[in-house]
Amino acid sequence: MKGRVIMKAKIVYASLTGNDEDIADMLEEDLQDYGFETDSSDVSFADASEYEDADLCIFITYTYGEGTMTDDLADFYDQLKDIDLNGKAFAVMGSGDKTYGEHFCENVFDFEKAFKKCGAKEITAPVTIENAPDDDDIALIDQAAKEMNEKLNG
Ligand SMILES: Cc1cc2nc3c(=O)[nH]c(=O)nc-3n(C[C@H](O)[C@H](O)[C@H](O)COP(=O)(O)O)c2cc1C
Repeated sequence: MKGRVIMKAKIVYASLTGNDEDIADMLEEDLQDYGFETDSSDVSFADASEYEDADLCIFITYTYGEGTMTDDLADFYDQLKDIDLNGKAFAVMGSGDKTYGEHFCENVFDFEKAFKKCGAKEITAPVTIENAPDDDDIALIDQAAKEMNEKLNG
């Protein structure tokens, strides 16, 4: 069998009540099934420079307080400003609550913009989920992983 390059996916997630951690776990499992080498960290213990070793950079986040970033998110957001992710793929996902109207999943979109500024190329559309992922949301996560696989390993 020809040696295939193993793609590395780095997942960073921000989760206080577990919804985004669940999303991160599901996506990580999917990517492992597709042969990615994965590494997943809670944002409080991660440094944005860890994306420099990855082919695929993933950020999964809550949104609290009408889009105002928690300290953990703001620190990571600032770190991203100093990182060059040219040549890498990125994807963002997250859980929010539609009762927050225009602020629904606002931090997901904040980070989408931040990754673009780092030079990374968006590989899948943002997946936004209402609170805990249900079966339809799980299908969206699976579909995103499938697209990531097709684009990077296909
Ligand atoms: C005080 C408070 C403020 C919130 N503000 C927002 C918000 O501005 N936008 C949003 O989409 N969701 C908001 N949410 C909903 C959470 O983002 C949502 O419950 C999410 O699933 C939490 O993710 P986690 O379980 O990973 O912490 C808020 C929830 C709480 C308790």
